[in-house]
This record gives sequence, structure tokens and C-alpha cells, in this order.
Amino acid sequence: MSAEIDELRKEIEAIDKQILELLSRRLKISAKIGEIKSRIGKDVTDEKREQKVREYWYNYARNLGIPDSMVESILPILFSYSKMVQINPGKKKNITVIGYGGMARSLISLFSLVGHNVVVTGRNKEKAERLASEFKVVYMDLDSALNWGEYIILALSPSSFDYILRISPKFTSKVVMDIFSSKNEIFKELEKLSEIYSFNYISTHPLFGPITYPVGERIVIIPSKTSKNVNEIVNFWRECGLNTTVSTVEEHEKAMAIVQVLAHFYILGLHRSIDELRKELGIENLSNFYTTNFKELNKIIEKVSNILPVILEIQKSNPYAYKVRDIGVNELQKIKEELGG
Ligand SMILES: O=C(O)C(=O)C[C@]1(C(=O)O)C=C[C@@H](O)C=C1
Repeated sequence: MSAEIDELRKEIEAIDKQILELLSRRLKISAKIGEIKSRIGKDVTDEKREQKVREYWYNYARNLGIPDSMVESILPILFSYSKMVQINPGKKKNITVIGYGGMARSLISLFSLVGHNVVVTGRNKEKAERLASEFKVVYMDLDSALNWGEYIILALSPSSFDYILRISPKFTSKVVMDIFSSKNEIFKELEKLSEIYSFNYISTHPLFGPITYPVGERIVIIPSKTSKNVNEIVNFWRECGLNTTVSTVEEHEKAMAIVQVLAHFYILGLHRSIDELRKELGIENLSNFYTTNFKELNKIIEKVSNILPVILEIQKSNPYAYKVRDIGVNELQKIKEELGG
């Protein structure tokens, strides 16, 4: 190799060292901010601050001839690790997760990152054991797991409601949290069960998909009649690095009518229309023509398709779904007329 390249590579190594030293300094400062936030009860993520950081990154980068796309790649990683070092586990909890699907996996990744004690259980021993070994946590049979856990997380789909019904007499004196995205019917049922079997029920809705280490994402917390120590639960999630919204079933369902029902309805329509038009217009290699925005849309379509049963369940169970879809179609119709048909 040429001596000139060797020389330049040495320069790069020296710069890399500086970049890493600066990254380490940045993370340490971020951890200090995290300690203060935890002390004063503030969420880890601060959107306004992130916006400001984003602005100066783009400005400095442009002045230095660094492309926007490089900033776009680096900044989310920087924020995400910055938030990871801000996690403050507080007091270790014994958490029992019932279930082994994508959301169980996501929450277990978070709990074990934070350093809580986690046990996985469920109807299928093999699947529960596989998930437990992935995150080096423990599998237990249902009875032992329920006995051991202080917090019981029902990471199950609404179709498992009969199972929950059957095991709920064993929840007595525990803090029980479901993670269903639709609260309408199930909240009332679980609230009733919590009164009958004397457990402390508090509903949650993680506003994220089955991602690993969802630090910085948001969770909605909905207290029920039997919820005690709501603040303790809010702090628990905050100390796991999630942003928290405390809400009511009614407010949650209304917000989800827009955020989920309307958005998914349009995405389903977009997906079908794309397939239909491809056939109609006879375009085979559409991907050769994807714009940046269309690529992003496609990613969203794929994510939605991967969890189609959940999406359809929300379309069915949200009490405002009919109104939402009516308005959705009407607005499209109006746009069509405005555009001349
Ligand atoms: O400034 C803060 O509040 C931080 O926690 C630091 C930081 C960052 O890495 O720049 C990280 C997370 C917040 O969402 C905003 C900014």
C-alpha cells in the first residue's frame, strides 16, 4: 500500500480517537442530565431540546460541507444511546411477564437493560423458555411466576382474554398491567376482576411496536378504580426510560381513533390502491422508481401488514371507528371533487 495512504490513515485514526473521546464525554454529560431528570421527575426524552439540537447539527454540518443525510443517520443513534445512559433503574422490581410475542420481547429487553429481575411465563413453555434465554432471564411455570412477581405484565393479545379470565384469581394482591392497544371493553372487564380478586389493576398502552430496547418511546398509563400508588407506577415506567402519559379510557380511545384507526385505515387503503394500480397500469418494477417519501411510506405499509390482526382488532373495537372511517372517506371524496373528480 502507498506510504501516502498510510500517512492519511494515521490521521484518520487520530481523528477517530478524538471522535470517540468526545462521544464518551457527551454520554457522561447526558448521564448527569439523566440523574437530574430522575430526581425532579422529568421524562428522559425532551422533544423540544432534540429539535434544537437537530437544528444546530444541520446548520453546523451544512457549513462544514457535511451532507444532511449523514446527520440524518448519526443523530438518531446519538439520541438513542444518550437516552440509554439516562436510564435510572431506581429500586429493582420483580417483574413477571406473561407472554412471549413481540411486545413481551420488547418489554423484557427494556426491563433487563434497566436491571430489573424478570421472569417469563405463558401457556407454551418452549416459547417462553426461548424468550427467557434470549435475554438471560428466568422461565417459571405460571403458579411460581405469579407468586414471585410484584408486577404482572399481561403481554397477551385480546384473543387470550379467556386465559386471563381463568388465571385472574391468582393475581390477588399483585400489581397487574395489561398492554392492549384497545381499552374499551377489556378495561372494564379487568377492572371488575380486580375488584373481585383484590388485585391492583392499572392499564397501560405502549405506543410503540415490537422493538428491542424501546428507550425514549412513550407509554400511556390508565389508572382503574383499584389502582393504588399510581405515582409509583408512573415512576417505574419513567425509570425504564419511557415517556409517560397518564390518561382515562375515554381520552385514550378518542386519541387512538385518530392516531391508530384513521392512520391505519388510510394505510390499508394506500396498500390496496398501490397493488390495484400496479396491476391496472402494468408496472412491474415499481421499486426502481421509489422516491424518498415513497420508500418511507412503504416501510410503514410493511410494518402495518406485519401486525395486521392487531390492526383489524383495533378497527373493530374502537368505539369511534365508524365515525372515523366515515370522515376519512368523506374527506377523500371532498379532495377528489376539489381536484376535479
Ligand atoms: O438535553 C437533554 O435533556 C438531554 O437529555 C440530552 C439529549 C441529547 O442527547 O442531546 C438526550 C435526550 C433528550 O431527548 C434531549 C437531548
